[in-house]
Amino acid sequence: MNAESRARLNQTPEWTALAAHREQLGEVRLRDLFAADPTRGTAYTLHVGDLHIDYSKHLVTGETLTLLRDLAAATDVFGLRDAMFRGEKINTTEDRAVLHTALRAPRDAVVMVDGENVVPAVHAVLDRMSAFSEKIRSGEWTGHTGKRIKNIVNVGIGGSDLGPAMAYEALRSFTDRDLTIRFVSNVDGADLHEAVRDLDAAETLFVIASKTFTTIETITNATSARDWLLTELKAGQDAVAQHFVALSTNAEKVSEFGIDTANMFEFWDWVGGRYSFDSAIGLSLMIAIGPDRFREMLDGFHLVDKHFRAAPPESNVPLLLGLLGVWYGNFHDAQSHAVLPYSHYLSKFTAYLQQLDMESNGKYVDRDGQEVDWQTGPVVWGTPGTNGQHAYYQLIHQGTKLIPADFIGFAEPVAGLAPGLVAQHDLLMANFFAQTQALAFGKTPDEVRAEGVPQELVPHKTFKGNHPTTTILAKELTPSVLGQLIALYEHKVFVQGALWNIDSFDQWGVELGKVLAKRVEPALTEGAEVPDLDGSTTALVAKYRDLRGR
Ligand SMILES: O=P(O)(O)OC[C@H]1O[C@H](O)[C@H](O)[C@@H](O)[C@@H]1O
Repeated sequence: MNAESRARLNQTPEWTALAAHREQLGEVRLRDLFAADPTRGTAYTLHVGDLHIDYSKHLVTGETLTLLRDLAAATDVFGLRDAMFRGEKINTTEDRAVLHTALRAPRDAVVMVDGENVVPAVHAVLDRMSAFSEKIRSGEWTGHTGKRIKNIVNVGIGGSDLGPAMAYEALRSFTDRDLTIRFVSNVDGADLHEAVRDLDAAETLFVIASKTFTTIETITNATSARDWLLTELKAGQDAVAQHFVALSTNAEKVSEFGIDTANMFEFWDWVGGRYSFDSAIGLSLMIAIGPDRFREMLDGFHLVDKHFRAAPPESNVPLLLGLLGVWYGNFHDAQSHAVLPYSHYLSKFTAYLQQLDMESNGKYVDRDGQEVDWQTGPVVWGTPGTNGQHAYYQLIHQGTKLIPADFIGFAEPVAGLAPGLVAQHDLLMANFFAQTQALAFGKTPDEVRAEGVPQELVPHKTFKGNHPTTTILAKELTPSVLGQLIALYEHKVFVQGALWNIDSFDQWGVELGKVLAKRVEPALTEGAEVPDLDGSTTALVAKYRDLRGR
């Protein structure tokens, strides 16, 4: 769509109507909204798959939601959604289709890209991954010396690390405890060092995950891993085949590196890096949880895909979550969004979402290359909630910033806990419910005074409340539920990018730093000429060389 055919977002009547509505609502109080509508706690809920979504504690009325949906209609969010599912090249700056949804399509589905149905190829790779995973899990695949593989080290970064690393943590209770699974991403040599120092090379498989197979951090770590392996095994290049597999779109680079393409699991350029962990990039996870559970996870993704595609606007959960983010970011000047899981197993979930959301929607120009004059993606942050309560929740409760937050919790503890630990689950969840209650309704000065608090402390002990939250509750954290959760956030991010008219599927903003690192690196070596850097960087490089005695 070009600039002429689409009005500037903030000049549309729908945007103006929302701005006027925001003025008119003023400082709407959640206490008042609940008092006015006793059914709000059940009426403002939606379901998708196993997920129960409560959005009653948001600073919205029925009219707000209608106006937000009008904005989504005016910006044709669903039109772009349909184009994505049809395989159109909606990633315009890279001229690519965006089809992570095809990765979890059932075997008999048809998804066309450039005149070809891609679903058979997706399932062919899944079948190869399954067969390979089973060989590792059963011990049929052995290392160069004939020993069974017991350790898997995934080497990748960004989308080739965060997804599988997060999902491995999330589904730890479903993993095969006999296998050690580690993730190496940082080019800091300490990462690989710590990952392999207690491993027997003869029992170790390296999974080199890189869509492009050119990412400097990954190729450097993979090269060091190969050196470590060959040194430890006192073996030659022929040992590589049993100890290295590649996950990539780039067969040429894989074979240049020395990995037999027979040991490569393929995916395609219509899978974005941050949308890739249900592709071959999930191999380490599949080895850990087994192919059946991996497929259950894909079915969970697919369930939410179908919902996003078919549910009407009033009950479409990704649409709702996307629009709530727009409401706060664009009409309340909220800068950030907290995601606070009440599950130890989701400890890496927010880090994963940071790439998904911030790399997708951290854009300052629209699809036509024009600078936007509205806010785009929020700063996404958070850690498991209970730990956060004793650290940064103070600022959410009593600070000066508006921080909308998602609370994610589960009715059941994971299987396998000792009875005493199972009993702790209610305490965890009591905190989960209490926090959103405290955030929404706070504590008035009168309530504080009624407790006999001296007047000078009353302001300190007052909670203004009115901090908006979404509660996402499910029975338990299963592979399917994890897939559902991730697809929900993927599509939420999609909704926002579509509405803001930005390309959520490129990431040009990561390139400049890579180019400059290449230029700076030679200057760090002893005796090297310092190239033409800016004043600050030249001084810092000189200081670095001085500290290192170069
Ligand atoms: O999978 P790779 O090609 O190695 O890319 C790894 C990551 O690096 C890039 O710089 C991008 O910012 C990410 O989107 C990507 O996931």
